[in-house]
Order: sequence, then C-alpha cells, then structure tokens
Amino acid sequence: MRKKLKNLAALVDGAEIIGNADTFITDIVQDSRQAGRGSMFVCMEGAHVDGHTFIGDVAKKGAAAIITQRKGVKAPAGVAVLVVPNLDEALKVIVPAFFDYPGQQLRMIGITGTNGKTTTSYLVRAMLRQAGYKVGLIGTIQIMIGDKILPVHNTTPNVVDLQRTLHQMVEDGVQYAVMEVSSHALDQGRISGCEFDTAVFTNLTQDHLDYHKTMENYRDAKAKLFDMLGGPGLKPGKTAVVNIDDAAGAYMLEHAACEHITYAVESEKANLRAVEVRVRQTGASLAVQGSFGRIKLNLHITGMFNIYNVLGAVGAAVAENVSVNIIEQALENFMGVPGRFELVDCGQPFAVVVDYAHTPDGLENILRTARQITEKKIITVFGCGGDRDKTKRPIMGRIAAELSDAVIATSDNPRTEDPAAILEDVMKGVEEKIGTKPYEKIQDRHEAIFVAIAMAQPGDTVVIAGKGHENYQILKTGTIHFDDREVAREALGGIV
Ligand SMILES: CC(=O)N[C@H]1[C@@H](OP(=O)(O)OP(=O)(O)OC[C@H]2O[C@@H](n3ccc(=O)[nH]c3=O)[C@H](O)[C@@H]2O)O[C@H](CO)[C@@H](O)[C@@H]1O[C@H](C)C(=O)N[C@@H](C)C(=O)N[C@H](CCC(=O)O)C(=O)O
Ligand SMILES: Nc1ncnc2c1ncn2[C@@H]1O[C@H](COP(=O)(O)OP(=O)(O)OP(=O)(O)O)[C@@H](O)[C@H]1O
Ligand SMILES: N[C@H](CCC[C@H](N)C(=O)O)C(=O)O
Ligand SMILES: [Mg+2]
Repeated sequence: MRKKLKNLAALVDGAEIIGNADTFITDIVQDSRQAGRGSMFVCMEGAHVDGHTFIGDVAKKGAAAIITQRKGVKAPAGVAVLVVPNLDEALKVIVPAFFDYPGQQLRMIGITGTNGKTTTSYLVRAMLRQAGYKVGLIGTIQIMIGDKILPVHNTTPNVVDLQRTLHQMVEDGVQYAVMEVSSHALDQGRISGCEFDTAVFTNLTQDHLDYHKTMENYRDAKAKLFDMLGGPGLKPGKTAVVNIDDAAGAYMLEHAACEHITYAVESEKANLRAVEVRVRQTGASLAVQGSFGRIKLNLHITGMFNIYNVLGAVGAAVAENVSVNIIEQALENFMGVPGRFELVDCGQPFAVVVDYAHTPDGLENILRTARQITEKKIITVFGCGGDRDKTKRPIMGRIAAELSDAVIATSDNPRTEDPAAILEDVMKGVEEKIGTKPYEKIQDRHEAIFVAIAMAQPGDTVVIAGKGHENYQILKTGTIHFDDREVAREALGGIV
C-alpha cells in the first residue's frame, strides 16, 4: 500500500497540506502504538486523551504525516501535516480510498441488535465455511481471517482499523466478511466505506443508554445499517434479515429498501419459522420452516434465544444462496461460542454455566433457559460493568432475584468506577425482589464464584453471568487476568 499524500488530500474539500505533498503514505493508523515508517497518524481528540500528544512519538517511529482538524498544529521536520475541516468526515472518505475500498470487494454481512450478534455471526461464518468460502469475521471476541486470529479492542473497530482489516482480508483471498455492527459504530460512522450485502437485525432491548440516552436514539442508530441497504449506486442483491417477533423489527424493515427475509418463533407471518422446539441442557432440537420446505435440526447449542440466533443466521445463509444441505450440516456440527452458555463440567452433580449475559434481556433469557433445564435450584452470580448504562443495574438485580433461587451479586468490570457503588446499584434491585430467598453481596468475583459453587446441591445450576469469554477484569488500577471458567474449575476442583 503506497499512496501520495496529495492524492488523499484531493478527496476532501478544504484540505490543506503543510509540508511535502508528494510524500508517500504506506499505512494509516489511529493509535500511536501502531505507527511505523511511512504511516499517517490520525490525531483524534478522544474522551480520555488527545491524540495530538503522540505526534512526537509517531515522528520518532518514522511516520510520514499526521492528519488533524486543528489548525496550527506543528509536527517535527519531515512529517507532513494534513489539515481537514472535519476529521471524522474526512476519514470516512480518505480511509476506504487509501485501502482500495475493500468493503466493496468483499461480500459483506452485517449483524446488529442488542443481543445475539456474536453468536449469529459465528453461525453465519460456520455455514459459509461449510459452503466452501474463505470467511473473515469481525466481532467482540476476536477477528478471524480464514483460520488466522487477531485480537480486538471493540466489537466494531474504528474506521481505520476496520478498513485495514478488510484490506487484509481481500489480500488473503477472503470472499465473505461477517461482522458485528454495534450501535456505537453506526452512530460514529465506523463502518463508512462498507457496502453490506446482507444485514441481520436480532433484537432491541435496553442497553447503552449512557451513550444513546434514549431507546429511540438507540433504535435509530441500529436502523442506519438498514438505511445502507438501499440507495443509488449500490450493487444489486441486498437483503434485510429481520426478527419480526421483536417490536422494533417492523421499523428496521421500513428502513430497508431491498429484499426482506423475516424470521420468528411466534409470528406466523415470518418467512422463516422455528417449530417443534425442544430445549435440553446440552443442546436443542427444532424444525425450521421456510420457502425451501422444512429442515429438522439437532443442535449442540441451547436456549430459546439461540433458536432466534439460528433463524437469523439461516436467513443470512438463504440470502446468500447457501443450500439447505449445507445449512443443515453446518448447524448440526456447530459446537457453540466461547462463553455463551458454556458448561463447565468437572464431573460435579450439578450444572455450572458461564454466560455473557450483560443486559436485562440477556440475563432474563439465560435464567429462563436455566430454569427449563434445572431440576432443583438456580444460583446466580453476576454483576454489572462500570462506565456503562447505570440504569440497567437495578433492573438486572430484579431479574436475577425473581428468576433465581439464590443470588450472589458481585463485580463485573468496574473500569474507572467504584465497584462498591456499582454493587449498591445492583443490590437495590436484588433486595426489592429477593423476598426470603438467600442472597449475598460479595465484591470479589473469585470469592463469589467459590461461594456459589460451595452452595450448589445435586440437581442445581450455578449461572455465572456477565463476562463469558472474557479472560480479564478491568479495574481502576489496570486490567488483570480473570476467567470465570478457570475460577469455576478451580472451585470445582475442591469438591469433586
Ligand atoms: C465511547 C467510545 O466509543 N470510545 C472509543 C474511543 O475512545 P476514546 O475517545 O476514549 O479514546 P481515547 O482513549 O481518549 O484516545 C484518543 C485517541 O488517542 C489514541 N491513542 C491513545 C493512547 C495511545 O497511547 N496512543 C494513541 O494514539 C486513540 O487511538 C484515540 O484515537 O476511541 C477508541 C479508539 O478507536 C475506542 O477504542 C473507544 O472505544 C472504547 C474502548 C469503548 O469502550 N467503546 C465502547 C463503548 C464501544 O464502542 N462499544 C461498542 C459496542 C459494544 C457492544 O457490542 O455492545 C463496540 O463496538 O465495541
Ligand atoms: N438472540 C438473543 N436474545 C436475547 N439474548 C441473547 C440472544 N443471544 C444471546 N443472548 C444472551 O446475550 C449474551 C451475549 O450474546 P452474544 O455475545 O451473542 O451477543 P452480542 O450482541 O454479540 O453482545 P455484545 O453487545 O456484547 O457484542 C449471551 O451470552 C446470552 O446470554
Ligand atoms: N460490549 C459490551 C460488553 C459488556 C460486558 C460486560 N462484562 C461489561 O464489562 O459490562 C459493552 O462494552 O458494554
Ligand atoms: Mg458481540
């Protein structure tokens, strides 16, 4: 990758270059730690730090240029400065162009919704791989390019990292990019330059009100993905795959000027329906009805919420003309997603489930699923993250108290907040609904898991919710290693 700075500047009205306009740019980076020889560093004024403070660092690393919207910024000799009227808007144009519009060369599948994005994306990837395609995946857990795994910082990366990743996928011969599209990403334009062929809407329930403020804003952010499916100059053959059992489904369809595939368990109007659903501890069975007839499936994943994820994923596969046989094989072979209803089995006479439920709806779903497969009692260990929607904390407390037989409230990722204060918010809800059932407040998550496992009797289920696949805990003082599954195994080691 090698482009002249002046050719990039020409894409933006009002852009001005201070320094050598003929300098060659070999990469664009938004994090100073990624800068190298020839790169152009994006000076973003963040919520925590000002990117301009790293200009000296990137110069030492050999950066060729910086891009900023601030006039009068000085850079060391040899580093050109590209000044644009609006940095966010300029990046949306310059970055996809620099990387040769990879989002138009790949077939792209975008998945949005409060819950189920990661699971649905893994299911879609499995079906496309079974069909013989080379698939890239971008989401909460990691980036995958074929079999190669790369780490992630956000569910949907910023426009620079996303375009670079998609470019890497094109270089590696990937045909399909399957990605989670978060509401933050849609609101911030992180997906500029991407042309989605198929978009899936899973559901809309409360989360992220710290950021979006109202459910209407949150819904409108999600709807932007569907706006992108219609309009002049797009490739034909776009499909919106929408859960119409969700109250916001109709709204997403209104925004999608393209083909529609609807799915549902309840609504008989849907194009794809799940019937004869049976949920067990280690799997589920169902039949999917669609224009192709009816396929019977035996799955290794369980819970009604996963039946919805399967339907959404089947919808995407149908939109991409994957055959019914391939869909069937891929789903029956699918072993689940790390940290999503993951059973920790050390031979103990009760179930231990680690799950990523971190929203009221997610927690409700997981506890209702646990109830369906639990003979005796449900013991729930959970907490809420810091620097996130505070209003969900008492709601989740109430849900845990109502749907469990015992609750241990603990810390999740407190981030910059005081964990004791977060726990108090959660406890308000727990105490409102717990009645005479046992409950405890144990801030130390390690201890909370140990206590819950020590309480469990044969036939019970211990649900450890909120952190799923995460192998870290984000504290004010830094990030430490922490893995619910490891801690559960450690605790079980003491009793089996
Ligand atoms: C609110 C929000 O979207 N914040 C994003 C924003 O962070 P920020 O404004 O705090 O950035 P900052 O830390 O002040 O840094 C400013 C600039 O300096 C740069 N920098 C920083 C440090 C350094 O050493 N060198 C350097 O160059 C940063 O790359 C950045 O460009 O820009 C960062 C770089 O792109 C993002 O990683 C960060 O996401 C943070 C981590 C975050 O937690 N975001 C959440 C709310 C989020 O986006 N979540 C969604 C959805 C989750 C879901 O699935 O439900 C997601 O897509 O992940
Ligand atoms: N379709 C669904 N409806 C409701 N809850 C779900 C659904 N799918 C998964 N969940 C619950 O939400 C949790 C997270 O699932 P998943 O990681 O697939 O969602 P996500 O949308 O990717 O989440 P994130 O917003 O963190 O990226 C699961 O562990 C489960 O508890
Ligand atoms: N993508 C979600 C994940 C939340 C996971 C939970 N463990 C927490 O830290 O709140 C978020 O960033 O809000
Ligand atoms: Mg996710």
